[in-house]
Amino acid sequence: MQFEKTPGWLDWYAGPSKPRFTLPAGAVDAHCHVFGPGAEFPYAPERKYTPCDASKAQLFALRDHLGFARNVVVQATCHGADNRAMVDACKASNGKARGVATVRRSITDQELQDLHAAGVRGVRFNFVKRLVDFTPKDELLEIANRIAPLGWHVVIYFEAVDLPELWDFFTALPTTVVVDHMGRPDVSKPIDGPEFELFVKFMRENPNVWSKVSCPERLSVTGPKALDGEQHAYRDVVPFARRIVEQFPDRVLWGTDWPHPNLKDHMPDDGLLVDFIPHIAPTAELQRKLLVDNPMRLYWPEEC
Ligand SMILES: O=C(O)c1cc(C(=O)O)oc(=O)c1
Repeated sequence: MQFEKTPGWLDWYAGPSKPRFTLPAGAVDAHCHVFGPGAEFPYAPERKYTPCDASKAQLFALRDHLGFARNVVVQATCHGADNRAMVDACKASNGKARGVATVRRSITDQELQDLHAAGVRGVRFNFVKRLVDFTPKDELLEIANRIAPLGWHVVIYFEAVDLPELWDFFTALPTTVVVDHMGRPDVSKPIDGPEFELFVKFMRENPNVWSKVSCPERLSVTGPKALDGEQHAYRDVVPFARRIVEQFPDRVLWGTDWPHPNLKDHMPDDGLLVDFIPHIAPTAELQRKLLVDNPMRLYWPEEC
């Protein structure tokens, strides 16, 4: 099938630089996606955007170029609940990729078992309205209760303004809960203002809640962008991410978010995104927890 990209779509950055920051041995890119290719794995009819293709081979080449050892491939909303592209990437990775799926309540126990065998260790619930249609909370809770016995976790994606309304649902989830991109704080607001304090409280009061301190390129308002060799990109995001890393060092993950769906303004150089890491995790110990120990505990517990 032939697909036409959403008008204005920004393609992922070809020829990223080599990071100056040397990743610790065994580092995991704990949030990235594959898109199609559409001819092999068609995009879902209910999708809100049509991306450029981003194949597993291209993802694995980026992994090796940047110096990561492993990937966590998160189901992208443009594939809906058709997990074939993500599963194919996990299966082709020689054990170097695990996955996070999107499932509906109609999924059978056998299908869940098959996903587990392929390397899936979590499901994603998305509350960002521009990306997905609403799914009733009772359906999500039913799914969470079914995946909990598999040892899986729930990944949640939402925007900071929606946390108050979602709080009771999130705190009722029976598994580890991993927040995508720090719950998308508005970094033009104060770091000690009510909105980000609520997110910190969410993590402080719920020891099962983890956060990805990823996507500065989405959250930044004032930059500078990770382009043209910039070694101190997205400075306005740094205090927010660093606070989460320092306060909850055992419950944070980092990922490139490659191939960066829906960016409107610029496409970052992924090598320079890796150079963002030491700004938010300034010590070797924090870096090891963020990039190795924590993702390994969540996605490859049998090796820990
Ligand atoms: O902010 C986004 O547009 C976005 C979209 C998706 C997806 O479509 O799955 O995933 C992300 O991590 C971020």
